[in-house]
Amino acid sequence: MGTDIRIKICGLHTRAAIAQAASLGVAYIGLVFFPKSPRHLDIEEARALALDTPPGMAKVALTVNAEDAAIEAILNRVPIDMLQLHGAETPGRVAEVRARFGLPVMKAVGVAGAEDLPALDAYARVADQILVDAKPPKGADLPGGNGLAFDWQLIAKRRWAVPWMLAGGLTPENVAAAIRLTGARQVDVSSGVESAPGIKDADKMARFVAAARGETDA
Ligand SMILES: O=C(O)c1ccccc1N[C@@H]1O[C@H](COP(=O)(O)O)[C@@H](O)[C@H]1O
Repeated sequence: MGTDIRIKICGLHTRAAIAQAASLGVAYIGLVFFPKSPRHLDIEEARALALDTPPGMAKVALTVNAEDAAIEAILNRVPIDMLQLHGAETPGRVAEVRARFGLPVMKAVGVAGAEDLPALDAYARVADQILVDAKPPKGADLPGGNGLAFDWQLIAKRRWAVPWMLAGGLTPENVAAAIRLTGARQVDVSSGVESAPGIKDADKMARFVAAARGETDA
């Protein structure tokens, strides 16, 4: 562990939460463009937040099965550093988005069992990063952001040819164990640092970052 762990906090939608993320030394912030999510931002809200974001944190746009026109509409107004594709985008679609928009693409891949692992290899061949997340429950409204963890043992010490991030049900209480077990060098959290869906909690954010860096006893 240590301060070289790179942390992404997703679903931020206030200036205060973004300022706190910056003061904690978070590496990435996620802006959610998915109307069913309690963390959804419209384009003008996202623009205002992104323009106000202190330098040094990568601004990641999270979309779900978005068409080119929807991605273009975001990028025309919001200064974005990376695209996070969190739907059922195929490897071909990931390659297409990457080529068309000229931004690094992180593809989220849901894991519930060993049968899901080959997809990680397939996406690692076309994406700039992969995000290893829990597979959502059948019929869930959201393909991510459900606060659900998967069995980390499935990917313990696995490596891919591109950088990867661990996500899914991480909290201040479990992130240190998740890092120890999987060897992740990057972690992503959304609901685990909230007091209610979509409401980020300053104390949980601070405790999450400290725990991920191994600064607490967890
Ligand atoms: O956060 C959301 O609302 C969201 C909506 C649609 C797709 C993904 C979403 N969040 C991503 O899900 C994972 C895990 O979140 P959690 O920590 O389990 O709540 C994370 O990568 C978020 O970026």
